[in-house]
Formats: sequence, C-alpha cells, structure tokens
Amino acid sequence: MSHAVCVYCASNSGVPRHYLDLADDVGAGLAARGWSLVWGGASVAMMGAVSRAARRGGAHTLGVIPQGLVDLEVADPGADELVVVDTMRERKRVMDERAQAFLALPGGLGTLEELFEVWTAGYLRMHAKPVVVLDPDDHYAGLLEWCRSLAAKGFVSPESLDFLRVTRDVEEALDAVAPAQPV
Ligand SMILES: CC(C)=CCNc1ncnc2c1ncn2[C@@H]1O[C@H](COP(=O)(O)O)[C@@H](O)[C@H]1O
Repeated sequence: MSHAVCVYCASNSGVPRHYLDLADDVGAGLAARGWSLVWGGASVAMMGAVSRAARRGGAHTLGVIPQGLVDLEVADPGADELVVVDTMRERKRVMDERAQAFLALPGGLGTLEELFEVWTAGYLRMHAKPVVVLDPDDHYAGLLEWCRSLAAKGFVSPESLDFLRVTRDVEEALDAVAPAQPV
C-alpha cells in the first residue's frame, strides 16, 4: 500500500471558495506523489474537494465515516474504500491507524479536535508520524499565537510546540508529510 496521508479539513460548505481550491490542490498533490488519502469520508465542502481531486489524479481514497453521517447522506459514494464506524472516536482511531502522516487544512471545530488529538499523541511519543498544518492565509494564526503564549507561561514545552509543523504552501506541506528518507 502506498504512503497514506490523513487530511483533516472543513465540512462546512459555506467557507470561501479559495479553501475548496486549496483542498483540491492538496488532493491533486497527494495523487501526483503517488500517495493515498485517508479522510473523513464525506462528499461535502473541502472534504469532498480533497477526495475528488485525489481520485482524479489516480490516488486511492479511504473514507472513515460514522453511520449517523451515512444516514444523513454525506458519505462519498466515490470513495475507493469506505469504513463505516459507530462513533466519532472510532472514526479517529481508524483514520490514525490507516495513515502514516497527518495534514490539517483550514477547518472548524471538528478539524481542531482531530488536529489536537494527533498533535498531543505525537508530543507524548505515542506515535512518530508527522503532524502538519497547511495554513496559507493565517487561518490558524490566532490559535498558534495563543499556543505559543502557553509555552511562555510554562503550560506547554517548546518541544511540544515544535512537534507541530506549520506550512504555508501545498508543496511545503506535502514535503513535510513525505515518508522519512531511509538513512
Ligand atoms: C449533516 C451534514 C452536512 C454533516 C456534515 N458534517 C460532517 N461530515 C463529515 N465529517 C465531519 C462533519 N463535521 C465534522 N466532521 C469531522 O470533523 C472534521 C471537519 O469538521 P469541521 O468542519 O472542521 O468542524 C472533518 O475532518 C471530519 O472528520
């Protein structure tokens, strides 16, 4: 199986158009590198854009989605593989297991929850997979500034902050989630 990157991103269709284009670029970029996509299995908004673009480029797409969202008909019928789970927690577990790297694009609360979970597990050394944010237009600037203030106050270690890699363009983000080079 090829290198699999888990992408977290917005499920809300009301986001500005350029974020859908960003998700499209990420899906195309993953495919161009011969990697596969693990995502939340929805056909809506940025989530739909990243998976459609990945498939258009020939990438395998694995969606992981709770039954409740399947019932609401947001599951992507085009997914190469769709794992239907009972709960959001189960969804995150399967997404974690099936990916070798994590990439968060601009998103809302769901994206934040997913990002913080893999970031925390990473700095606790429960996994050694890259955790990367792609933030071309400072969507996350306020949050990251606040996280830095937590380090200044002693709540967060500098190493924990450094575990998260923040990037500004698609190629830089893809480089950051690439498989580790053999030494
Ligand atoms: C009824 C309807 C349109 C539901 C659509 N809503 C959703 N569909 C699929 N995944 C979601 C949804 N809401 C949150 N998520 C999960 O949380 C992330 C996005 O949440 P958000 O939009 O950032 O907060 C996704 O990566 C996904 O794993």
